[in-house]
Amino acid sequence: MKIGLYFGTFNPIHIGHLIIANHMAEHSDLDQIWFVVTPQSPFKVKTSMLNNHDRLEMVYRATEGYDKLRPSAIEFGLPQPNYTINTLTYLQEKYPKYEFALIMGEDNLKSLHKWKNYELILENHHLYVYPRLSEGVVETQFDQHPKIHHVAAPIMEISSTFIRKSIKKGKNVQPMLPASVWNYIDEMHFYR
Ligand SMILES: Nc1ncnc2c1ncn2[C@@H]1O[C@H](COP(=O)(O)OP(=O)(O)OP(=O)(O)O)[C@@H](O)[C@H]1O
Ligand SMILES: O=C(O)c1ccc[n+]([C@@H]2O[C@H](COP(=O)([O-])O)[C@@H](O)[C@H]2O)c1
Repeated sequence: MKIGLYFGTFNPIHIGHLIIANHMAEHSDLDQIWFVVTPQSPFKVKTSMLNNHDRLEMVYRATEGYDKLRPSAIEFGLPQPNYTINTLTYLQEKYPKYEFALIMGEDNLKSLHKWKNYELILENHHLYVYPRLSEGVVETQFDQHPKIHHVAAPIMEISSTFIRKSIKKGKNVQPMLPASVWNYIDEMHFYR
């Protein structure tokens, strides 16, 4: 079984994430997509970060009803900040029969050379990259790389930051979120 790992803080998960994951599940050879909720991304400062449980709950609600999409709390028990290589090593030991691939936007590919042990990641795992508008360039070492696959998923320019800021200003953000996620945010008074 081929699992595509979609790492993120998901603070909150939004329809951009879901559309990408569903596209990968339906239009690539990946059998399942796991949304790995990251407690602490190595490059990200914690600003208005909800706790792990609440971010996972939103991913759980967003993926309910999608057979191929699953929430994953695997990084909750691993050391922080969460380096992807450590999580991959842990997962591969826990599920030796599964093949784990990474899903990432082109924005993340542009900084992949700064990730811990990125060469080792590429040695052992395939990367499925979807287009995303962003500054910077992809390093030439990643051009035509046999492990890097570009998938023509739709470009969805929505960000969790924009959603959080909009909620704070009292704007309506409902079209950008699955209804069950919006209901949770509203009930819990998050991001206000
Ligand atoms: N609209 C989008 N379309 C495609 N990929 C996205 C979109 N938003 C985020 N991503 C990607 O999804 C992964 C997880 O997203 P994450 O929650 O960490 O980021 P984000 O939505 O950009 O959040 P924030 O605005 O809080 O930085 C990251 O690799 C990010 O690049
Ligand atoms: O392993 C690393 O060195 C590394 C460095 C930066 C980011 N990552 C992973 O990439 C994911 C997306 O990163 P970010 O900062 O765009 O949210 C994040 O959740 C981490 O799992 C991993």
